Formats: sequence, structure tokens, C-alpha cells
Amino acid sequence: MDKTVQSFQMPGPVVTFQNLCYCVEECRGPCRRKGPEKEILKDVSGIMRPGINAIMGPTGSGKTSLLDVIAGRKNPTGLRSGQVLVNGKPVTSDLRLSSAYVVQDDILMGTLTVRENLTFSANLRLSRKQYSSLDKEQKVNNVIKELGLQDCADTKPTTGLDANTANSIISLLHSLSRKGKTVIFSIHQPRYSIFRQFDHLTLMNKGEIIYAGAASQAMDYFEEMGYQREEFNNPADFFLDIINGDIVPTLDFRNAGQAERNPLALQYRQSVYCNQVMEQLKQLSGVVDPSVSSIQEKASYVTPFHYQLMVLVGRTVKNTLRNPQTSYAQMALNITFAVLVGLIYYQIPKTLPEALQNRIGAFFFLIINMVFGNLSAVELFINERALFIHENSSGYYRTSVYFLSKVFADLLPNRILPIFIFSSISYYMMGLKPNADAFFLFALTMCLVSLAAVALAFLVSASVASFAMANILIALPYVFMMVFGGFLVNLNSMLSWLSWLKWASIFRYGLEAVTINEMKGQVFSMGNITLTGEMYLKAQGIDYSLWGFWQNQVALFGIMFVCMVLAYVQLRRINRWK
Ligand SMILES: Nc1ncnc2c1ncn2[C@@H]1O[C@H](COP(=O)(O)OP(=O)(O)OP(=O)(O)O)[C@@H](O)[C@H]1O
Repeated sequence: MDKTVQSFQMPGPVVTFQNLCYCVEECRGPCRRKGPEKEILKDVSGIMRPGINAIMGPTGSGKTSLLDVIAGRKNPTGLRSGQVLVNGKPVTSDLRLSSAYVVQDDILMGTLTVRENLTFSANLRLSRKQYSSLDKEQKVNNVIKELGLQDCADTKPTTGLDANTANSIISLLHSLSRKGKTVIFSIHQPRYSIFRQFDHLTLMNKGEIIYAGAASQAMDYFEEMGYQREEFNNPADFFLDIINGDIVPTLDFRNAGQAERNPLALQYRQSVYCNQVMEQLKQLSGVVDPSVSSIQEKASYVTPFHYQLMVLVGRTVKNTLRNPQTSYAQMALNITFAVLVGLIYYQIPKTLPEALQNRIGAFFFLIINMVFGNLSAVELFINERALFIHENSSGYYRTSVYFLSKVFADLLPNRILPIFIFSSISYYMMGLKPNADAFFLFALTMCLVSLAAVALAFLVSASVASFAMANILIALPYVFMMVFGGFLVNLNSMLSWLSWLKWASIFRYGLEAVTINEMKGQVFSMGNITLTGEMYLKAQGIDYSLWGFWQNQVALFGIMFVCMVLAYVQLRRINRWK
């Protein structure tokens, strides 16, 4: 019996696509000028039934593009015509959750074991109402068993997945397909042992289908066209040789005088295989419910917000604990700088001129350390960008959950804790105001300066995809803010159209706040001349009233808040389409 007919009888989802035309705009030149449109899928139609459906073809033939369009991963703006249906219905988020899309690149959390990665996925993709923790554990164990990964289930992924996986993956897909799953994948040049497990084959060339039908009949199809296969030649190599023109047909099937760009595609369109597909598509599309396609779909998740947050924070904390270099480095940097500042400005005297020069110099030094010490925060969203895109578009969790889990898991161990240690060491070594409330306000200001700088780094991190770009983009505002901080240049003497930048300077707010906190109520002397802290603040034009002090904290908090919100918006705007 014909294999296509055999698999058709297997119950399970049927994926259909009709007249798909997909175009991309190529960017050219250093300015990435938009070039002409390029059609990468040309009127492609097909039916994928439960079983193993392979898409084959040479590099650039459109295999991945077809797979991406079927999976809804390709930017819909490029789709000029056609629609993908599953069981006659357009793809919705419910269907997305009951399907899986596996990409070629390694996008697993490298610090977690195979079992932990699978458990993470099971926790977020299986409904808590339908599956208990035990059910999920059992499912994970089954997958590990089916993949033959028992020996490396509790080791980190990269060590366990080696060359034997091609065979075991195909065996797993085969057994899944026999349970009524529709498995579709693209493959370049499989060996015979793999090829013979395919039920259905779609061969592509230059964005068009040149054969779609039972894999077992593909050889006959080309042999009937006059292509002679050498004995022992692997079918996959045979097809590629035909496409590349390395094998010529003994019969000339091309119509005389016809300058067809893709004669194999034309031949397929005229074949009984193509006619069958088009006939069956007509029957299947008769059941399409037009109301479904008109519904503007909203992403839905099988797990609630708080549960996703718990699972994600758990993974982020585990990742931080197993990869603690950044936290250690951040702590070491803060302790080293605290001791260094403490030694340089050790027990600042109250006699002039050192009393003022050393205090203001020390504060500037401290703020520089608070701002530039957070450069490592730019890596936060860049490191895991591919993982986030994959998991988020597969419906694992909401963007807000990811954002909150990353931000909190980074802020506490890497930012807030080291700052309190930093402040405690440097404050008392420098001999600043000894009362506890002054110390607390000092530490609070350092914390807010640091968090505002970190939030700006998060914003950059969520906006770009490469470290090189992020480093340039973060260094610029930091340096500008330093210049407009009020220490390197007197802001009153600056050109008025430039001096407004001081309102965006984290340095200025931080410097003013710690200066008010330290100077207010102090008396400095030189011989019999005395100078109060208030006199100094007034001479500098600093408002040292209660609100004058707290307005700096409010401004720092405002900068942090705005940058965090913008970072979240940028994370939502990340292009998830291929
Ligand atoms: N987003 C895009 N922008 C520009 N060109 C694209 C884009 N996506 C695909 N293409 C082009 O479309 C053609 C088909 O690409 P596709 O990746 O689908 O081929 P493929 O058969 O999967 O190739 P490979 O085996 O190398 O993965 C290629 O020429 C590719 O450069």
C-alpha cells in the first residue's frame, strides 16, 4: 500500500499549506539600504500528515523558510499569499503549546543538567491542572529514556549530546510519529539508515517544490523522468545530484524552446503527485472555519504568572549559584575599591583645606566607582537572548516574568549586597560623620546611584544584541553624566544650551546628596578661621534643605524607574521573527 495513504489513516494532526509565497527585503551596503524584494518561497503547497515528514534540498533552497512559515516563526509581513492550517484551522496559541519547535543551535541553559532543563520545560508547558509533579517527573524520565540519555541525565547538556544523537533523535521522532504525532523537519543530506525512516518527502529547489509525496516513491519518480541512479548511491545524494545537474536525464522532459528557470519544479507541477495534493487540499480546505482566522489572537499560557515567576527565579538563582564568577568579581571589585578609597582618604581631617578637598574628591571617586562598577550589567539580557526568544515564543512564560526574574536575581547578589559592604568599609575608614543615620543615608544614596546606573545598563542590554555595541552605548552616557556631574566643570559657567544635561546626570544627584549628608552640621577650621558645612553648600549653590536633599534621591529613583520601564519595553520589542 502507498505509504502516504497508510499514514493518512493514522489519527493525528494534519498540517496543510496552500500557495505560500514568502518574500524578504534584502539589506545592502554599509547603511543597510533596503534592496529589492526576493521571493524565497514560490507558490508552495503541501500536506503533512502524522508520520515523519522530511523537507530536503540544497543549501538556500528554502527548507528552513518553509519550516519557519509552517511553525509561525517567520515574520508574517513577508507572507504575500497562502495560509497554514492544522486540521483545517488557523494556528492559534493553543496549538502552539501542543506543538514543539526544535532549533539547530544549542539553546539550553548550560549550567543546568539534562533533567533540569527538561523539568523546566515540563513545569512551564504542562498544565498544573492536568499534570501533577509526579506526572511531570514521569514524563521527563520517559523522554530521557527514549533519547537514551540515562547515563548523562544528571550532567550538564553539552557533555551528554554527542554524535550518536542523530540516530537516537530520529528513532525518537519515529516512535513519536507512530503515536500519531506529525513530525516535520528539514534535513540536508541524510544517510540511508535515516532516509529509509521517512514517510513523506518534500524536495525543494530555489524556493519551489520539485517533489512531494511518499519518500519510498521519490526514486521511482525521478527514474521515470529518465534519471539513472547508480547502484549503492544514497537516495539523498541522488536527489542532490539531480538538482545540482550532476546527473542528466536520459529522456528530455523539458518542452522544446522553453527556457524554464526551474524545470524540475515545472515538471512536478504537471505531475500526478502535485495534482493529488491540490485535489486533497481542496477537500481539506472545505472545512476551514473562517471565523477562527479573523480572531485577533492573544498569547495564552498554561501556567499562572506567579508560578512562572517562581520557576524562572528558581532557574536564575540556580544559574547564578553555579556560575558565580560575576557575583564574586562584583564583590571583589567593591571590597578592593572600598579599601583603596579608605586608604587614600584615611580619616579625613576637619582642618582646611584638606577637609573640603578630600571629602569632595572622595565622593567623586565613590560615585565613579558606583556608576562604572556596574558595566557588567550590560550582559544581563544579551547573554541569554537566543534562549529568551526561543522560550518566550514557544509560550513558556510572559516577557514580564522573565524581566522580573532576571532583574531581581541580578540586583540583590550583584548590586545591592556588595554596595552595603562597600559603604561600610569606606565610610568608617574615611572617618565621615559617625552617626548611624548619616551612614544609612550615605549607603542609600550609593545604592540609588548604583541602581540608576544599572537600570541604564539594563536598557542598553535589552536594546542591542552584541556586547561590542552595548559597551559603546553604555560608555557614552556614563561619560557625559560624569562631565555634567558638577565636579569636573562648574555648571553655572557652562553654555546654557548645554548645561540642561545636568538634569540627567546620575553623578550630579549622587554627588549633591552625599555632600549635603556629610557637610550639614559640620564645622571646619584653619587657624582661627572657621567654615560651616552650610556655608560651603550655599557657596556651591546647593539647596541643603530637607527637600533639597531628598529631591536627589527622588531624581535617582526616577531615572532608575524610567530606565527599567524602557528596558522592559525594549525586551517586549525584541524581534522574535526569523
Ligand atoms: N530573513 C531573511 N532575509 C534575507 N534573506 C533570507 C531570509 N531568510 C531566508 N533568506 C534567504 O532565502 C533563501 C532560503 O533560505 P533558507 O534558510 O530557507 O534555505 P535552506 O534551504 O534552509 O538553507 P540551509 O540548508 O543552508 O539552511 C536563502 O537564499 C536565504 O539567504
